[in-house]
Amino acid sequence: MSSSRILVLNSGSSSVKYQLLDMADSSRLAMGLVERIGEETSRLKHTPLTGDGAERERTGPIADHEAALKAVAEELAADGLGLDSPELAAIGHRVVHGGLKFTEPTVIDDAVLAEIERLVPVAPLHNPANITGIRTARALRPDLPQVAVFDTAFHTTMPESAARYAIDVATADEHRVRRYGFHGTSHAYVSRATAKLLGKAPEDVNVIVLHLGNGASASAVRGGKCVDTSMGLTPLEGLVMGTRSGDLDPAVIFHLARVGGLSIDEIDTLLNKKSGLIGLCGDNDMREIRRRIDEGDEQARLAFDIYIHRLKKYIGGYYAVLGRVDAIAFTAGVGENAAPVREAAVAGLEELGLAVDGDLNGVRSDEPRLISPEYARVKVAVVPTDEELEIATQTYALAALAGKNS
Ligand SMILES: Nc1ncnc2c1ncn2[C@@H]1O[C@H](COP(=O)(O)OP(=O)(O)O)[C@@H](O)[C@H]1O
Ligand SMILES: CC(=O)OP(=O)(O)O
Ligand SMILES: [Mg+2]
Repeated sequence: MSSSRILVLNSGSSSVKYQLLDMADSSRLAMGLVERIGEETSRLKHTPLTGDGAERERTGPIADHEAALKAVAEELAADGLGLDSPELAAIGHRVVHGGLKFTEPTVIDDAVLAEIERLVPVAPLHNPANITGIRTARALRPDLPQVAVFDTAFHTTMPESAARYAIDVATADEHRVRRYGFHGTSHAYVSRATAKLLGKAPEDVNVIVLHLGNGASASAVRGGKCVDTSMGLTPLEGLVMGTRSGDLDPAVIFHLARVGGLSIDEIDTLLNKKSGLIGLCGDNDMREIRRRIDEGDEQARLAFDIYIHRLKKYIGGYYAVLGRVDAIAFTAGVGENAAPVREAAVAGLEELGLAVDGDLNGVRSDEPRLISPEYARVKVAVVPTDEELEIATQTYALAALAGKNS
């Protein structure tokens, strides 16, 4: 394989994030985002990173993921980086749900695609978009290896005691109801980067990773392997998120159906899209919530407090699961940028050896860094995640192998 370029596609329910990387030196050639797919106000933002090309924007309706990918292909072609380029070695796809079968990145053939389709009922917001991304990319470049990198893969090391729900075993097994966990590419990347920051090998380090984006999840990583994570059968369980409720008493669902008269689909939409921060205060962007708090807005304050309370419960819980914790790592949009979230999440945990230094916490940087004071027994770190680089790295390795074997 002489070519070394990898296109990474991260298709979300209403968005596509993409990056073109050259794995010869892990440099980025272009990146972008298509948002609000299926709405009248779709937007494509394309950033060429070679030469002096400026950022470009397209607005107006983009009907579906297929149209979105075709628009992305056009933007790349306009920079001389089109999908028809012989330099392109492979396309890497983030696939959210890989069930139990996929524990490693996988070259996509018809059987793999069929298995990803079979998992749609347990990732209804995510897998359909991933599938369209794969189909469209395959149609554009049928000759290239297409690689799936699964959000669930890193979590397949969870012991049964963490992965099983306490429900009837036969029913659970029949319907494959268990905890799978998500954001695994990020948890794997960040736990490794945290070990590096501490100057240790991943095998020697226990880390709690807090991936706080729009979707949010925590994981307990012992010696480089995931032993527990907060998302479950679907990405709805666990932390309070931008629009998802996270943990609740399952009887809330029966109550809303029987007493509230809501349909199952309405409850699904309520918990996935109208809950979490947006449900609590009408905003899901932590910047806006902090701004409102600074103006004395009580509703925003309560939403923030509920978010932090849940986060603290997971920090404490995973501390107990791991027994010894070397570091806590904050990552993703909120974790990397929101100093008040980091400060509040760790406040009062000095007895556990945890503390945040106010000055270090206030520093803005794109580099992995420690924000705990020298004396803290457990280090607190901010470690920017890079799911696209991780997907590209894994895709490139697998494509090279596939090339050798063909
Ligand atoms: N400067 C910032 N301060 C506080 N929060 C931020 C900042 N920048 C981004 N965020 C938060 O990060 C979120 C997006 O995180 P991201 O990891 O990109 O999410 P996703 O990949 O799930 O779309 C935004 O909704 C916002 O709440
Ligand atoms: C699995 C998941 O929640 O992904 P995202 O954060 O991209 O929505
Ligand atoms: Mg994300």
